[in-house]
Amino acid sequence: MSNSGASIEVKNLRKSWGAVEVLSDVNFGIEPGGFLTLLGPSGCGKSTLLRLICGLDEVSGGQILINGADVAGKPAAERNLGMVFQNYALFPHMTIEENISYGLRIRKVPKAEKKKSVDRVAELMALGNLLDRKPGQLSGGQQQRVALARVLVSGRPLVLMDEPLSNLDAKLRVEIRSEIRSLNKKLGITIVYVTHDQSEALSMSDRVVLMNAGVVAQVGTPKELYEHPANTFSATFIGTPPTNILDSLEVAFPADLKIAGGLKLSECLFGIRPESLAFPAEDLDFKVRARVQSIEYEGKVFLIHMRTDAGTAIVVSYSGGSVPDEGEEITVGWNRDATHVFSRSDGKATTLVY
Ligand SMILES: Nc1ncnc2c1ncn2[C@@H]1O[C@H](COP(=O)(O)OP(=O)(O)OP(=O)(O)O)[C@@H](O)[C@H]1O
Repeated sequence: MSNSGASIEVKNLRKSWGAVEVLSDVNFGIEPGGFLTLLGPSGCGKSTLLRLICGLDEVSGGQILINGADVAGKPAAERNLGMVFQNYALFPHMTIEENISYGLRIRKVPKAEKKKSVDRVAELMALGNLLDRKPGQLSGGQQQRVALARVLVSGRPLVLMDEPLSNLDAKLRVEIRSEIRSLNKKLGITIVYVTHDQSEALSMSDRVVLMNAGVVAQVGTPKELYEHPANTFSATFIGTPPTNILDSLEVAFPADLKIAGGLKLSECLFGIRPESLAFPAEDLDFKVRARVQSIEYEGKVFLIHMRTDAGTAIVVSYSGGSVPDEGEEITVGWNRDATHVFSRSDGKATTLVY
């Protein structure tokens, strides 16, 4: 099994299908052994990007550097990487042990070494007592574990995964994602992982590439994406419930407020996480009037869905004692340090000047 991952760097990558450009000027990179996630809504180009990296489709422009060497023109077989797809295809007539060791057998790895590798990964993935069974005798989650074990044992320094957990139930998804993460760290393999599930991306990744309509919206650590969204797309895609976006024109804000970069206050939007909104709002810097539409009980908090006088929908994550009534109008507020500021014209983040 590999103990050293490959670095990967994607530079100015483009992909068109006929006249339609589905990826435009994509740039990102990850160090050896890192876990990088391609995250974004359906159709944003994640799978296309993964297929370009593994060599299933040809790039229209740009570079894909694996350990510093451009592989963009090379066939898939020469890229030395492994892939796991959503629909894991195990060989039904082979035992689990034979399935896992398939790649090693093809590469004629000596028997003793093969057994050592299979035993190690089987132990790591809790498959040790299933090695003699056939795939048909395993649950879906166990089968997916075998598919992951097969690619992880293959010794490839780079493994690409396209929504590998999407066929599993919620509990298994959470279990297996922590197994993948710990294998990534234990084996040192570099992983590029595709998902549209932000909680999966935030919990597993060293770096996240957030995509929107074929363009990279933001690249950063999960914390950077959450705490410093680069634009309104990032602010509203990351976080559950998403960041509230309010137009500055409908908000009461401190008279001394200034925006960096010459943007006028009348030209900006404010982004506030639901957990940063509060009431009563007397002592808070920013305020907006809103009417309660509905209230959801979430266990630790209430999600209070409201609509401002100007008609904007907002959500307050509320953990206080007495909950307002549906239909009641109240003033909610927040403080300066919880305020994200974006330009109304292009959605890009800017900062408040204190
Ligand atoms: N072979 C193709 N020919 C033409 N257009 C394609 C082809 N493959 C993908 N596309 C288009 O490229 C865009 C990106 O598709 P892609 O499958 O990469 O998105 P995705 O982010 O992986 O979506 P999902 O999460 O739904 O799988 C889509 O608009 C899709 O219709």
